[in-house]
Amino acid sequence: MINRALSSEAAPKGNQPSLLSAQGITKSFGGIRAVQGVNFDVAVGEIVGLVGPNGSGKSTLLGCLSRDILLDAGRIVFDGTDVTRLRAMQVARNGIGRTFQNVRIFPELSVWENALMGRQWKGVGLRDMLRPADIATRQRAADLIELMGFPQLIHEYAGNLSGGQMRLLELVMAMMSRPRLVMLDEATSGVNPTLIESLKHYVKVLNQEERVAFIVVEHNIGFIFSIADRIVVLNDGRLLADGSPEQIQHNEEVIVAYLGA
Ligand SMILES: Nc1ncnc2c1ncn2[C@@H]1O[C@H](COP(=O)(O)OP(=O)(O)OP(=O)(O)O)[C@@H](O)[C@H]1O
Repeated sequence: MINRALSSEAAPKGNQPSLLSAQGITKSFGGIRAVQGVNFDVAVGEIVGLVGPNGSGKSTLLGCLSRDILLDAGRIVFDGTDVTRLRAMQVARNGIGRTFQNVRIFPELSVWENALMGRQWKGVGLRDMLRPADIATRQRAADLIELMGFPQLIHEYAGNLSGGQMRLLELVMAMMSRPRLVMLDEATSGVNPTLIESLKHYVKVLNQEERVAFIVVEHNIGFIFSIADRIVVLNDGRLLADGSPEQIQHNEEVIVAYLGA
């Protein structure tokens, strides 16, 4: 059972061991240098915001880290294992989950069936996916659906959910394999303010209860500043700044390139 309440005593995050370490990540599409030599780290249990102007390379960097995009150069170590050459499914099995800018759920399946589809990230093959899930898996799905606040929609077709509920369901699916790191790509896009608050709460609960680290790619700066322990700013495919929300807020280069006047 996942405790929905936030503890007033969050675990300290300073000096946590490294969970993800990416060095020199580089990716071009034809002549477009989307990401150029970016170094990027996430500590155990850390929430890192990844921001920058449109086209600055955020989604490409995320895709490189989750191995959905083949990188041109660079090295990625996750939890002590070099995952640079692994395929996306293998990386997921190692403990990285993600959601996508364009939600990837199965609209013709129910909320419950979608949650169980999250097992795919644990490397469960198609044949096993068609078999009934074991008790522990069913309990995990029920707990996550309960946590995200829509147990009453458990038998609803996922295609009938609101945009915000779909994004929460995608998070349920990503959490099914008990990842140590989850990447959220534009998770607040098209989501109403109430559900954005819910999303923020659930991310914090999962972070606190299961020590899940998050990389949060966002244009919603208010969301990032209210949730991130650290913020990384990209500009034109390069790392512009990396620091605490306080440092980023007052960084002149970031203000000029991204936060604006
Ligand atoms: N599959 C692709 N083929 C060609 N160019 C691409 C591809 N994906 C991204 N790009 C280009 O790479 C650059 C970085 O794009 P990316 O989507 O990573 O930026 P972003 O910061 O996530 O942007 P946004 O905030 O608008 O989502 C852009 O110039 C984009 O047009």
